[in-house]
Amino acid sequence: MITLALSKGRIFEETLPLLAAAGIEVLEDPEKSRKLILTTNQPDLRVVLVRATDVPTYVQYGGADLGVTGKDTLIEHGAQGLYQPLDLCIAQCRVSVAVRADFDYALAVKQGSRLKVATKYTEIARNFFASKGVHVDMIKLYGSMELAPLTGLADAIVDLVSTGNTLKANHLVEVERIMDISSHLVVNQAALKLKQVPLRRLIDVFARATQAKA
Ligand SMILES: Nc1ncnc2c1ncn2[C@@H]1O[C@H](COP(=O)(O)OP(=O)(O)OP(=O)(O)O)[C@@H](O)[C@H]1O
Ligand SMILES: O=P(O)(O)OC[C@H]1O[C@H](OP(=O)(O)OP(=O)(O)O)[C@H](O)[C@@H]1O
Repeated sequence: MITLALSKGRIFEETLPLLAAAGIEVLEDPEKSRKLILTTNQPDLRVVLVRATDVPTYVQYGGADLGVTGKDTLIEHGAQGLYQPLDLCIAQCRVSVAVRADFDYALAVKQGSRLKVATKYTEIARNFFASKGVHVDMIKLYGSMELAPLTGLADAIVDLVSTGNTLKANHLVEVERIMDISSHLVVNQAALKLKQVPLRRLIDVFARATQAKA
């Protein structure tokens, strides 16, 4: 049995067509059922539904043989024990710095001010500001980052941006793009040795579907 870890929402939705291109179908709809283990039309493949931030942990410790996870999550988690064979080019967005429209970010950086930065992505943010030589006080949040500059909790946020609609709706402006993000296939290295044939076959399925989309 091969276990594929996916998270509900955009990763699940955007992974389905890649599997469908090889005739693989998930037989249950996570939006209609509370089940966390989903069967597929392949007797030797099942899907487990986990929190997006837990996908690397499941794969690292063998709770799943492989999974689909954002590069952002992968960087924050660290890649120990994970083989990353493919960029699936799905769930594309970027990690950016955003501030209130009335906050002069360029001046604060130029003056060497200490910045209060709220983010879920502390690893990415720490590395980015260190590379710029900007001193920061990091405030770890788990969601609704946009609220932090609006309430005075932080000067800036580091968050994912796609259309920019969330920033706009909250009167924030993007002042730096840190990196582009997409979702990657991650595979447990031990599983790859023990279940080489079926796992390589599945990696090929993803590779072909990704190439076909490009
Ligand atoms: N607006 C977006 N557009 C495109 N891709 C996105 C967007 N937001 C997030 N992503 C990508 O999709 C991945 C999963 O995001 P999702 O919103 O499903 O989970 P999450 O809420 O970030 O995670 P968790 O529930 O574990 O806190 C992110 O890690 C990122 O790579
Ligand atoms: O630039 P946009 O297209 O507006 O997308 C950016 C938003 O998308 C993500 O949130 P998501 O929609 O995943 O909500 P969640 O973090 O609450 O899951 C991210 O945290 C931003 O808030």
